[in-house]
Amino acid sequence: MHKDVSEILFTEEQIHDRVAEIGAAITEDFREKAGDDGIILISVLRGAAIFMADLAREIKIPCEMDYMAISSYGNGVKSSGVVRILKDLSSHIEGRHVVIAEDILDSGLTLTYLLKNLASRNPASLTVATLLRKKTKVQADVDCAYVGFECPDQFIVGYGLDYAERYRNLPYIGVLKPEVYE
Ligand SMILES: O=P(O)(O)OC[C@H]1O[C@H](OP(=O)(O)OP(=O)(O)O)[C@H](O)[C@@H]1O
Ligand SMILES: Nc1nc2[nH]cnc2c(=O)[nH]1
Ligand SMILES: [Mg+2]
Repeated sequence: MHKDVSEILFTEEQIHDRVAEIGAAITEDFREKAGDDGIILISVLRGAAIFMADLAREIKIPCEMDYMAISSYGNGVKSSGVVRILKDLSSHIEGRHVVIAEDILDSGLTLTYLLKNLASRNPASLTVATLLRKKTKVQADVDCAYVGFECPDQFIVGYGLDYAERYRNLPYIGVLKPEVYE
């Protein structure tokens, strides 16, 4: 285990198995609805890149991939409260079935912003798959069709999740020791 991590919440194997289940559920739920066009999987960079890469390989219907970069945390452990688009989609999503792959729902600010932004482009449907959902005191009400794991209200890292751009490459998800950021 990395010296800056106090506890592993989800192991590489647990993550793999859960991502496979979510991929199978998306496959079944969209097989008929999306038909030959399939779905567009949208990853919220940078945190969700690893989740999306693994999830896409568990989806067995036609699946395009596109990326949007959004940031609100900067280099800290608290949301700045201001969500910024750093990179927009390359594809048009009007009339398409869109599945957003997000790594974590914390305050909900990022997904609330993203859902509003993407809904204005008139997709056929807009669905959220989040690997992690944190139970916080203040959380925007975001409807997530697929949730990998519920997690505690601690700052977590690994499997795409960073602190100051580090730890994204850890294969597991764990709690960052508070002394690292205090
Ligand atoms: O529900 P919220 O409180 O809005 O937090 C969730 C968001 O925060 C993180 O992104 P971050 O802004 O750190 O950018 P990153 O993905 O580049 O790390 C994470 O990847 C989610 O997108
Ligand atoms: N790395 C990381 N990013 C986040 N963004 C929102 N919550 C978190 C968290 O707990 N860890
Ligand atoms: Mg971050």
